[in-house]
Amino acid sequence: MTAAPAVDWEVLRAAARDAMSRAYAPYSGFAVGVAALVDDGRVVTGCNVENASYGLSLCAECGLVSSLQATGGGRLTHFTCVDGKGESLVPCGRCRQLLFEFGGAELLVDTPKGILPLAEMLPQAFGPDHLR
Ligand SMILES: O=c1ccn([C@H]2C[C@H](O)[C@@H](CO)O2)c(=O)[nH]1
Repeated sequence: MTAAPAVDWEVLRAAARDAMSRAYAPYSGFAVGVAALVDDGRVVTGCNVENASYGLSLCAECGLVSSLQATGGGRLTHFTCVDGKGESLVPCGRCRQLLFEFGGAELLVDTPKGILPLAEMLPQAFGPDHLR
C-alpha cells in the first residue's frame, strides 16, 4: 500500500499569493488571497473584491467558494489564506462558515499557528446536518 502524497502547502500558498496580487481593495488597502485544494485535485482561488458601498465588499473566500461551485463543485480538503505581504492570515468568522459548508470539520486550514482542522477554528459549527 502506498501512502497518499503529502500536500505541498507551498504550492497552495503561491496560488493564494497570486490571487492576492489581483485583489480589489481600494478602501481598506488590505489585500487578501486564498487558495484551496479540492478532493479531485483541482486548486481553486479567490481574492477580496471591495465596493464603494463598503458593506457589500466580498471576502476572498466568497470568490473561492463561487469558483469551486462554478468549476464543478467537490469538497475542499486543504485551505490557505494570505495577506497583502503574502503572509499567513486567519480567515474571518463569516468565511469560516463559508468554508465549513464545502469542507466540513476536517478541512485542513493553514494558520499562523500551524495546520489546524476547521473544527478547531469553528467549534460546534452550525451546518448542513442541522437542516436534515
Ligand atoms: O478572511 C478574510 C478577512 C478579510 N478579508 C478582506 C475583507 C476586506 O476587503 C479586507 C479588510 O477586512 O480583508 C477577506 O477577504 N477575507
